[in-house]
Order: sequence, then C-alpha cells, then structure tokens
Amino acid sequence: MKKILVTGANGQLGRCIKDAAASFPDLEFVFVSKEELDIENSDLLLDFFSKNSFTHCINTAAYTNVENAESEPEKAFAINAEAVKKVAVSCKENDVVMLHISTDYVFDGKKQAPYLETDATNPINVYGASKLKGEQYIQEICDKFFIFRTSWLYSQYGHNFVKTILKYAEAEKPLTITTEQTGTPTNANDLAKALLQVIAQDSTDYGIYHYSNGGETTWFGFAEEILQQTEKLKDTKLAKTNHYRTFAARPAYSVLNNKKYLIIFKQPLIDWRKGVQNLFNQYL
Ligand SMILES: NC(=O)C1=CN([C@@H]2O[C@H](COP(=O)(O)OP(=O)(O)OC[C@H]3O[C@@H](n4cnc5c(N)ncnc54)[C@H](OP(=O)(O)O)[C@@H]3O)[C@@H](O)[C@H]2O)C=CC1
Ligand SMILES: Cc1cn([C@H]2C[C@H](O)[C@@H](COP(=O)(O)OP(=O)(O)O[C@H]3O[C@@H](C)C(=O)[C@@H](O)[C@H]3O)O2)c(=O)[nH]c1=O
Repeated sequence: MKKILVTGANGQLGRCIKDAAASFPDLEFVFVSKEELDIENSDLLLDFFSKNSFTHCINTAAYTNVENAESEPEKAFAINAEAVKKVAVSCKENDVVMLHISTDYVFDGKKQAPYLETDATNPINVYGASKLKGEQYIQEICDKFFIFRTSWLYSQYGHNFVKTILKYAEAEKPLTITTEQTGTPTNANDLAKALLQVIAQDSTDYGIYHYSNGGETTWFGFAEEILQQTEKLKDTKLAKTNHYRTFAARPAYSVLNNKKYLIIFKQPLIDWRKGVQNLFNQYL
C-alpha cells in the first residue's frame, strides 16, 4: 500500500489533491496543513517522517504571493528554498519519493516557443528565484524525485485569477487586464489527478517535468474566457492594457512544452479553454 504525505494541504492544490484522492482508493493519504506540519521546522519534519512510513511526499506547501515576494525575499526563500531543502532531506533519509511543484516563473520569458525541461532557467522575480533554488536543492539531495513545473493554476479553492476576475465582475468593477504575458492557465484539479496518476503508475522515471493544460493565451484572453462562462457577468466591462503596473516582473512568454510528460506518462492533456469550462461546469 502506498502511503502519501501531502504538505500545505489547506492550499489550493492541496485541497484539489484531497478531492482527487477519492478516485484513487488504493492510495492512502495523510494531509497536513501548515498548522499541523510547518515545513520550516526540521525537527518536526524528521519526527513526523520517522513516526510514519510514507512511500511518497507531495510538497504543495509554498510561498505563492508573487507581488509580496519582492518586498519580503527572506520569507519567500525560507519557504520555497530552505524549507523545501528540509523536506528533501527528510525524503532522502526515509527513502520517500518526493513530488514537488515548481513554476513557469523560473524562466525569463525571452523564448518564443514553449519551454522544454532542458531550457536554461533565469528567473526575473523573487518568487521565481526562490522556487528555482528549491528545485536545485531537491536535485542535489534526492535521487527519487519528480518536479512538476506548472503555470497559472486556478481552481474552486484559494486565491487565483479566476476568483479575482469573478470578484471584480460581481462587484461591477470595470476590469483592465494585461496582454503583456502569454502562458497557459492550468486547472489545479487536472494537476492533482496527474500527480496521483504518476504515483499510481509506480513510475520511477524521476526528474523534472513540464505539466500544464494545452494551448496558450494572455491574461486578457484568460479573463475573457472566464467571463464567457457566466451568463450573469456577460455585461462586465473588460478592457485590454499592454502596461499593467506591478511590483514584480513576470515572464513575457512562459508556455511550457508538455511533450516529455505525454511521452513518459501517456496521460491525456486537456486544452486550457476546456479546463476553464470544466471548472465552471463541475465546481462553480
Ligand atoms: N498558484 C499558481 O498559480 C501556481 C503555483 N505553483 C506552485 O504550485 C504549488 C501549489 O500552489 P497553490 O496551491 O496554488 O498555493 P497556495 O498558496 O494556495 O498553497 C500553499 C500552501 O502552503 C502553505 N504554507 C506556507 N508556508 C508553509 C510552511 N512553512 N509549512 C507548511 N505549509 C506552508 C500555505 O499556508 P498559508 O496560506 O497559511 O501561508 C498554503 O496553504 C506551489 O509550490 C506553487 O509554487 C506553480 C505554478 C502556478
Ligand atoms: C488583478 C489584475 C492583474 N493583472 C495582471 C497582473 C499580472 O501581470 C497578471 C496576473 O496577475 P496575478 O497576480 O493574478 O498572477 P500571478 O500571481 O503572477 O500568477 C502567478 O502565480 C504564481 C504563484 C505562479 O507560479 C505563476 O504560474 C502564475 O500563476 O495579470 C491585470 O492586468 N489586471 C488586473 O486587474
């Protein structure tokens, strides 16, 4: 029986994994929130791992506020790099397979074709740099790891772009959304199922993988699709901008090439528009 520890379980992806777990009755799960297991605390981590015999750990715990990371880099690095190192050490010492989530923001966005796992990284904001450092620690420490880089996650849970757009639209605020970045919105429920599928398949094809929904769009295109999904918000004023001011720089192009994932795991990928439609049909 595989026994899986899921950290950061009250976050967006953690909660999607909890929902997806119902479709994997052969897998046993232990879900821990930040309050139950703070991954910055190595004593707690080592104690927790030694008292349980996990086969896998999915680390969804992270610092994900891209804007605030610019003014509190210590906190971003403490969670996304140093704490990830502690989880990696616990996995290594207990022979646990580590599954970790990283981001399209490890790239600088200067490429004009979908990024491969082998492309050079060069983060342009603090969040991306902290996530890259976390990736590097895992590769140094663990032999048995999967790092899934994904992009533009949204779901029925937590803070995400879909929630932001709906909140503004419901408050009848006009929306001005940028066309400066191109990427791929990814339904976190799809990522959750993909991660559990990798475990269920008993895969030992360890390494870095790119995983997103299919296709590409801008944040403006994403907002348009979100509003099209709700009849009552169809009159929301939505305008384009090519200069939306933010604290953090974001990669102009961060589409991920998913071919490696498709070849190795042979699981279907759905188009990003279908991912948005599924969210509204199934959860909202
Ligand atoms: N959201 C996105 O668009 C994308 C996310 N990713 C990556 O996917 C993963 C999941 O993201 P997502 O679920 O959206 O993020 P969330 O911010 O929704 O969830 C992260 C969770 O981790 C918790 N956490 C923070 N610090 C600690 C800690 N020290 N110990 C334990 N738990 C902690 C947070 O708690 P609290 O909120 O109380 O601090 C939160 O519940 C992350 O690794 C993220 O970098 C990658 C690409 C896109
Ligand atoms: C709220 C708002 C944002 N924007 C812009 C700002 C930014 O360029 C873009 C997206 O803004 P957000 O802050 O919602 O998204 P952001 O926090 O950049 O999302 C990122 O989160 C991290 C965790 C990741 O790993 C990435 O893959 C990505 O999903 O939209 C507008 O143009 N208009 C608006 O009204």
